[in-house]
Amino acid sequence: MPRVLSIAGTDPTGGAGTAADLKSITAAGGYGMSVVTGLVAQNTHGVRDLHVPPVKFLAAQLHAVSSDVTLDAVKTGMLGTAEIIATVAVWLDDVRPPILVVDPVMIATSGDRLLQPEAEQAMVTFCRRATVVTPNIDELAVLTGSPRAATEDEALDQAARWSAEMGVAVIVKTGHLDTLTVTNTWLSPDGTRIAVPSTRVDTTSTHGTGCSLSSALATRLGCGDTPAAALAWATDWLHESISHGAALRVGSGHGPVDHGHRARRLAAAASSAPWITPDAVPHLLETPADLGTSRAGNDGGPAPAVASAGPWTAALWAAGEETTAAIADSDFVRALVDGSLPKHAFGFYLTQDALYLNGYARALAALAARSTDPAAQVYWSQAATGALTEEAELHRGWLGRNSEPAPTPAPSPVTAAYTDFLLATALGEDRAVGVAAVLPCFWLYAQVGAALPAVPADHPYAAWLDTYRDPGFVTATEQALAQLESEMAAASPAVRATATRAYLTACRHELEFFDQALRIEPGEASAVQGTAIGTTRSPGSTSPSNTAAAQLAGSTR
Ligand SMILES: Nc1ncnc2c1ncn2[C@@H]1O[C@H](COP(=O)(O)OP(=O)(O)O)[C@@H](O)[C@H]1O
Ligand SMILES: Cc1ncc(COP(=O)(O)OP(=O)(O)O)c(N)n1
Repeated sequence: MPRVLSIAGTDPTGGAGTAADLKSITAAGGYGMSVVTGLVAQNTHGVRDLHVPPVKFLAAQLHAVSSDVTLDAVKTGMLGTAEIIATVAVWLDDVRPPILVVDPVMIATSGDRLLQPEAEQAMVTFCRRATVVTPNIDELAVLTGSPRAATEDEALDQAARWSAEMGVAVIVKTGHLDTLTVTNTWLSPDGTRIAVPSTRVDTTSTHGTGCSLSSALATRLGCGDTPAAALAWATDWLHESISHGAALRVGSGHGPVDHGHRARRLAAAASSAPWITPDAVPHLLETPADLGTSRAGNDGGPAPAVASAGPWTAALWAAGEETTAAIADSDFVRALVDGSLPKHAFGFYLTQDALYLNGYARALAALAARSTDPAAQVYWSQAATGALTEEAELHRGWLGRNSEPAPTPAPSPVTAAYTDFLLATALGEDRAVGVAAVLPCFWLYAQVGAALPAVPADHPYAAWLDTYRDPGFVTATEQALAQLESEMAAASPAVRATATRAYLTACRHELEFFDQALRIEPGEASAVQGTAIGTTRSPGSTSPSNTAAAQLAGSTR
């Protein structure tokens, strides 16, 4: 765990300055410390007052830390005056931390000055010590002595010239430009560029984004990440934090980002609480109404895009509506739709999808073997073949894109738990229970597909999203629903209850399956995947999307 020091000003509302830095360092996996340069009376509307303690006291704070603690990374934020810059510079030249990220804070989004104009030149010289400097568009103009860049290309040109002249890496951030994509580009003095694009979040919760990005970056670099990995991590994490900032309801101006969102999401995913409580389903189900009365019922939940096949499947839909809604509202689906899903997460999802399809095909084949009705035998056999065809297409695409043979990917715990559950249920339980277990893959996937908006052709996952809309998949889902409806009608009350539990369990596995892609680090993902290619997890359709593969291959991430 890197020991990371922030040297910055305060924000009593916790959105910017040292408070944001400490939250960001913690979120990025570091031990955070802070030395205060100035006390700022500010809130989400702007700065009201600024108190700068004597620099002697600043030096005392700096030496108190460095005489006791080894520093793996330092980030500087608001320095305020030339005297403060000089004091920090002398200390840095003595301590020489291995990583120094300089956020050359000059003017807050509110328009308030956080660096005296006469200190701007001192800030330029100070930047020479940095591993990397993270100016916003306005700060870049001041540092480079240029007019404010109107486009990303102009900003990149300014930064490239300055970086080469100063011998210092710089990140060009396009948050302040009027662009749909916000890109953070790391430029090294030798001209190397690493661009990390993300979609722009339509929000006013952007207070302290620069502080947060630079602190997270310092921490990841302090962890030993490469510049590319550190910048990708910080950008993705910040995107999630910005997306959920408004829900914090902090202040009525430019609110803070939710630094802790990712940590809470991962903690929730790690909970070992049972998915289905003992009282969720009665032990005996005589009629569909028995299920409806024990659950909230379908009052206000999402309607099924593919209609239920009768009262039993309607009751099951109602019982599972909470999970169905959670999938539609999941960060994964949102990110897939708005295009912000990181490429490593998408690639990991596809790899796990292929592994899943193989297990799913075996469960479908088991149902075919256990069916006695010829129509059911044909249906389950064809569904199994469809799933295997999809898997084969996925591997063909993969091998076609790589000269080296792809490594055999390993199933994630989530994928293994889902496929093991499906196989055990399809082979070991009553047939109706097996049919209930395989249904959510059809039904919930069709649900996601029906809710997808039209996306522009240059959307990174446009072709992939098209695969969700396959009409053949809707037909396959209707048939699976008809199978389950008749199985439930013919089953005993006890088997119906077990089938209901299996259906609800599979719904939850679906949610986990989607969500798992946002729980993987880029390095972990690349260990189990090659070049990401497109396919679909729809067992009845046969349209793997190599266009999606081409689009992905062309994207910068
Ligand atoms: N509306 C937004 N949507 C997505 N990301 C954003 C948005 N605003 C800011 N960011 C992220 O925060 C980073 C810093 O924000 P920016 O506004 O450019 O700098 P500063 O906060 O220093 O003025 C950006 O590089 C980007 O990663
Ligand atoms: C104490 C303090 N430091 C820095 C800022 C400016 O924060 P920044 O991350 O650059 O983002 P905006 O809040 O300007 O969007 C600050 N306000 N206070």
